Amino acid sequence: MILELDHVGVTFTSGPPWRRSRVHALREVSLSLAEGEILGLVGESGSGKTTTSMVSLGLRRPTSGTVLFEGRPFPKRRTELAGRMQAVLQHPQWSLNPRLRVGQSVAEPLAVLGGADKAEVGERVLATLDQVGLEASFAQRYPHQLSGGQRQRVSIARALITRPPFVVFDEAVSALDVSVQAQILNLISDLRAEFSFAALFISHDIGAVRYVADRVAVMRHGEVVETAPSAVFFGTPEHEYSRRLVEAL
Ligand SMILES: Nc1ncnc2c1ncn2[C@@H]1O[C@H](COP(=O)(O)OP(=O)(O)OP(=O)(O)O)[C@@H](O)[C@H]1O
Repeated sequence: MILELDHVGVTFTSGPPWRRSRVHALREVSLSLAEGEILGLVGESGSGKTTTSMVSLGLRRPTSGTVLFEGRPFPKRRTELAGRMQAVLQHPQWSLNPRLRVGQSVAEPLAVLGGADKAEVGERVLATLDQVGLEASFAQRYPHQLSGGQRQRVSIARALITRPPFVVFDEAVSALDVSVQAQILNLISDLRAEFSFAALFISHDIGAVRYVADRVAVMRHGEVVETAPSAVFFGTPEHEYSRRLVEAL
């Protein structure tokens, strides 16, 4: 297993001690992700999808339960994970520095990893841009010179340049026009076939999840209410809430 969440709970506490409020963002969430598998995570706003992704990336420590990445707890030093997990977010501008040329942004994760000389890095950048359908000249451009779809292709190139075994796509197509969404979903499917990374594909759009995921997990109020292979889920969802989601599709 690439990732295992076992009875994970996350509680946020806010306010002063005399008026403490607690939000149980996750309750007893158990999920596992096999090598090369795409798990679609669906659920309405506030159901706990992003918190699940943060916990899965080791960016938030659970209040209870355990998380194993590649069979081990997260290392104390994050640098040990460099290049092994990446995230593609809803708005590419969240991961792309507007002052850096595309080529520099895409190269960055490789630079963090170290070990490659400048020429190698340059080659890898162009090869990766090509894999996401962008020609070499894009390396010289700035994010503001690109369309939304092109920017998301750049984010994907940046995420994949180190060949991570695990990628989180958090609402990665939600901000795009419908026709562009289809192109990016196709791209994600093709790239997974080529590089066989495992992914957590988070979306409130169950249609998008159907398109790319091997398995689906449905979240509601911080809990996973159903997990099933896509073929089973979209045929005969078990949980009442899942049935409503699928019927709405
Ligand atoms: N940093 C935080 N402090 C307090 N509460 C939080 C924090 N982050 C999330 N929450 C709460 O935890 C719950 C789950 O939020 P989360 O962002 O994981 O849901 P989500 O399914 O990703 O929703 P969305 O699609 O709107 O992003 C929500 O009730 C949210 O308000």
